[in-house]
Amino acid sequence: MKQYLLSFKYALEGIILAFKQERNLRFHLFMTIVVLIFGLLFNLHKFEWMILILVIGLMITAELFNTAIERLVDLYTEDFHPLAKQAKDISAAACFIFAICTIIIGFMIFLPKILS
Ligand SMILES: Nc1ncnc2c1ncn2[C@@H]1O[C@H](COP(=O)(O)OP(=O)(O)OP(=O)(O)O)[C@@H](O)[C@H]1O
Repeated sequence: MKQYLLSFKYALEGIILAFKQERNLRFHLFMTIVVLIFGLLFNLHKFEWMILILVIGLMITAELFNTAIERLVDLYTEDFHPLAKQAKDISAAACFIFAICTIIIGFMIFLPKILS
């Protein structure tokens, strides 16, 4: 039981650290609050809430993995290395692709409600 609590504590420390250090994560947190307020205002259906929660969770998860990869690369080398660049840029690309999907899903859910 103690081991589970410790794992939870370390995960929480990781979340706090990442949000303190990463501007992108703070932006996602801000957008999450905005989207949740819009969701409440537009009285979303259960299925729409499920999609939104999934998308928000995956977006933040992708950013956390991206941050972890950046730290690992920096731990390995602070000098310029083409593979370090590739690792960071490909990791950032994964977040970028998912951010585009998130925006499209956001529009698909909210645009018809805003227009009607
Ligand atoms: N050791 C390195 N060798 C080669 N290129 C690197 C190295 N470290 C960072 N870069 C490249 O420099 C650019 C800036 O990277 P940096 O680590 O500052 O983070 P970032 O991409 O601005 O992301 P964030 O804003 O989340 O910190 C990126 O294109 C990255 O691939």
